[in-house]
Amino acid sequence: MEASEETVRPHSIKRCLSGFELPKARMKGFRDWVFSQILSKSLVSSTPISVTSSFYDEGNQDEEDNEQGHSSSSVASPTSSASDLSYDGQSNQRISILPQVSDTEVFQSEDNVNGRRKDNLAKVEHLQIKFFRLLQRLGQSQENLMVPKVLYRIHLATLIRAGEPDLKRVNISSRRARAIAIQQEENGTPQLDFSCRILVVGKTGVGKSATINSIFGQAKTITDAFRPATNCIQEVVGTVNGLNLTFIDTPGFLPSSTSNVKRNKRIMLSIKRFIRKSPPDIVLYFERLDLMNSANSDLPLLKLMTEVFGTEIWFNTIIVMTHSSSPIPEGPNGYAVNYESYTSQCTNLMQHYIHQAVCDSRLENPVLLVENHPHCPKNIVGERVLPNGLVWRSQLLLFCICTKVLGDVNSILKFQNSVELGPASSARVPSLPHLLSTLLHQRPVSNPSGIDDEVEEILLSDMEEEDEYDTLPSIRILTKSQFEKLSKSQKKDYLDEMDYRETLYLKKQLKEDYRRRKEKLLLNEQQLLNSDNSDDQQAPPEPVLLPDMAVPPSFDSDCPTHRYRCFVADDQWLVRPVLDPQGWDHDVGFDGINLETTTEIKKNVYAMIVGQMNKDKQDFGIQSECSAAYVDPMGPTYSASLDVQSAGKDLICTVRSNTKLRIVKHNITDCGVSLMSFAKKYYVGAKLQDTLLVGNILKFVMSAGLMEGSRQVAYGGSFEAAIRGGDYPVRNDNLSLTATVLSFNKETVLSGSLQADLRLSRSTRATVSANLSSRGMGKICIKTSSSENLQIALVAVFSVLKALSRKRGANYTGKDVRD
Ligand SMILES: Nc1nc2c(ncn2[C@@H]2O[C@H](COP(=O)(O)OP(=O)(O)OP(=O)(O)O)[C@@H](O)[C@H]2O)c(=O)[nH]1
Ligand SMILES: [Mg+2]
Repeated sequence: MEASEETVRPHSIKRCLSGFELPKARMKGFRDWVFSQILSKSLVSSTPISVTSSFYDEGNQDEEDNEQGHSSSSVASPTSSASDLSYDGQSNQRISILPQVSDTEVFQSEDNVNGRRKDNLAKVEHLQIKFFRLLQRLGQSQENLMVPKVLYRIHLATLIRAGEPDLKRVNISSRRARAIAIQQEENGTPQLDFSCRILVVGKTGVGKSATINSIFGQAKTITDAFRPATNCIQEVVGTVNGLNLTFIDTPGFLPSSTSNVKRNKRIMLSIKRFIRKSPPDIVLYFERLDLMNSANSDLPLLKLMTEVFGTEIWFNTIIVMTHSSSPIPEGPNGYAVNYESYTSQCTNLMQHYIHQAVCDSRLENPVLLVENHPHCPKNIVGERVLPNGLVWRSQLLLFCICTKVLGDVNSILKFQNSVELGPASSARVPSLPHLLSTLLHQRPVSNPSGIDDEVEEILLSDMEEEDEYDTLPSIRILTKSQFEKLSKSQKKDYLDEMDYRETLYLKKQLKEDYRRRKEKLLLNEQQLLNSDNSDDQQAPPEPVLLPDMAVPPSFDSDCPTHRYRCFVADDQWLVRPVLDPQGWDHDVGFDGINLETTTEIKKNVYAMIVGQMNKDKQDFGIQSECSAAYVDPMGPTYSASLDVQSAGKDLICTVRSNTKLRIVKHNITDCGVSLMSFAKKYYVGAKLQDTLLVGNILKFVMSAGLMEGSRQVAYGGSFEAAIRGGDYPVRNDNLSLTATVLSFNKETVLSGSLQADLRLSRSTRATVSANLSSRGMGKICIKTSSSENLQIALVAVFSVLKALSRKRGANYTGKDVRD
C-alpha cells in the first residue's frame, strides 16, 4: 500500500476515488445561501453597523449591581475625574464630561425649528455633504479605498429604503452632495458641525492614552511606561481639523488569566454603565503589534467583552495596533519576517479571535496600525509615518468618520437591528426557488467507469472507426533552430499539422483509456464470478500515487507534518485528517476527519460514501453524502442518496432518488425526487429532465420541476441548447443557450443565459458568459487567455483600466468597490 502524507484543509474535500460525482458544491451551496440571505440584509454594514440597543440596554442589571458592590475605587465615576483636569489654553480643546448630541438628534432639532419634517433622503444627503467636507479638511483623497466603499454602502442603503419616485434622486445625490460640499468649504458656511464619541478599550500599557495624545498632538492624558496610568474612566475632548472628538479613555484590562477575570469584568461593567446614557459611535480596541502571536491568546478577554457588552459591540469596533514601528519578531525558523506579511498575519489572527468570540465569521473589522513613539519618522508636515509609508493619524480620523457616517445612515434609515450576530439560528427559512434551481441542476450519479454518459456515447460511436492517428505518415519534429529557419507560411503549416496530430493523439488516448476502464470492469466481474467457484489468486490492486505534501525545508516542531503521518492501509477507504491551522488547539491543529469510499456491493450495485466531520471545543460540523446506485450497462440507472450537512446548530438532511432511462439510443430521461428537512420543516421536490443528443454536436436538455414546503410551491423549468465543436470531448469548444423560468408567489421570472467557450486560435481561448433576467438584472463576463501576443493582453488591460477610470470620474457610487 502507498503511504499518504496528505492532510486536508477544512471545507476543501478533494476527490480521489473516481466513479461518482462528489456533490460538494451543492452541499455547500445551501449553507452559502443561508448566509447570503442574512448578509444581504446588512448591505449597509458589513463592517460598521450602528450598535443596537442591547449594547447599552439595561440587561445584566442585577449582575452589574452585584458587581458594583465589590467594585474598588480604581474605577472612579466620571465626575471625580473632571476636577483633576484643566483647560489647556485653547478654547476648543479641553477635557470635560459634556453630554454629546448625535448628528441624528441635530437633524431632528433643526427640523423642529424649521417647522417641517425633512425626509430621510434629505437627511442622508446632508450627511453625505458633511462627509465630503470632512474629507476635504482631512486632505483625504477620494481615491482612498474607504471612501467609495462608504459611498457605495450609503447608496445601497438609500436605494433599499427609497420609494420608486425617489430612485432618480438617490442616483444623483452623491454627485450633488460633493458639489455642495466643495461650495460650502469654499464659503466656509454653514459651519461644519461634526462630533464623534470614541470609546478606547484594551489591555493596560498597550498605548490607549498615548494614542489619544498623539491624535490631539499634546499630552492630554497621563501615560506611564511602568505601571497602569489610567485609573478611572474619563472623557478627553478636543477638536481636530474641525471635528469635535470625545475620547472615553478607560483603565486597561489585565492579561487574561483566571485571577484577572473578576477585575476585568468589573472594569467592563463600569464602562458599560458609563456609556449607557450617551453611547459611543466608535469603539477602538487596542493591541500591541510587536507582541501579537498565537501563543499570547486574547481570546478569553474578547469573549468576556462579548459577554458583557453583547456581540453588537464588534459592529462598530476598529482594531488599533500600536508599536507598529517597533522591530517585529523573527519568524519561527529564525528568519526576519516581511513587515506586510507580519501585519496581515496579526490582522488575520485578531479577526479570527473576534470571530471565535462572537461565534460568527461574517464580521470584518478594520485594522489600523499606529505608532506613538516620539522618535517615529515624520513627513514634512510633521505627521508620523509608518514603515509602510502610511500616515496613520489621518487614516484613523478617516476610519472614525466613515464608521460614524455609516452608523448615522443606519439609524436614519432604521437598519440597526437588521443583522444578528452569533451562531446560525433556526429561524431561517430556505428559499424555495433556490432549492428548486438546485434540484433542476443536480447531476445524477454518473457511470461507474468514471466517464460521462454523453462522452461515452461519442466514444462508443467512434470506437468502430479505425484510429486516424495510426494511419498518419510519420513526421520529423523540428528543433527550435530548424523551426526558426522556416518561412512564415511554412511555420503556419507546420504548427497546423502539429495541432491536428495533437488532437488525433488525444482522441486516441481517450478511447484507449475508456477501453482500459471497460476491460477492468469486465475483469472485476469475471473475478467475482471466479471467486464464487474457486479461490483463485487475485491480481494485486493497482497502486495509487497520492500527491505529496509540501514539507518545510528544515525541521520545525510547530509544523504538524513532521510529527504526523498517515497511511492508506486499504484502497477501499480513504481516510485523511483535516488540518485547521487556526484551530483552537494550535499544537495539534487536526480537528476533523475526511473519509471517502466507493465500492461495488453486488454486480452492478455501487455504493459511495463521502464525508467530512470537524469537531472542536465549540463547533461540530458534518458534511456527508451516502449514495447507492444500480447501474444496468444496457439500460436504466437507479440511485438513492442521503445527504447530511450541518448549518449552525441545525442539520440539513436530504434524501434523493433518481432514475435515468435510456429507452431510445440518443435520448436520456432523468426523473428525480427529493425530500429535505431543515429546522423541523420539510421540503419536497420533483423533476423531470430529458437530454437529446443529435450526433456528436448538438445537445438539447429540457427540464421541469417543482418544490413544495411551508405551504408554498415554486415551479420552474429550463431549456438548454448546446453546440459542441467537432473535436469534443478532446477540445472543449462549446456554445450553449439556456432559458429558465421560475414561478413563485405569483411572480414569474424569466431568464436567459449564454455560455461560450471558444478556441480562437492555436494559442488563444475566449470564454463568454452572459445572463439577463426579466427583473432587469444581468451580467456579462468575457475572459480571454493567450500564450502569445502579449500586446493583446496589454491592449485589454489598458482598455479595462481606461473604462474604469472614466467610470470612476463620472460616478463613484455606481461601482461595486467590494471586488
Ligand atoms: N514605542 C512605542 N511606545 C508606545 C506606543 N504607544 C504607547 N507607548 C508607550 O507605552 C507606555 C504605555 O502607554 P499608555 O498610553 O499609558 O498605555 P495605556 O494603554 O493607556 O495603559 P493604561 O492606562 O494602563 O490602560 C507609555 O510609556 C507610552 O509612551 C507606541 O506606539 N510605540
Ligand atoms: Mg491609559
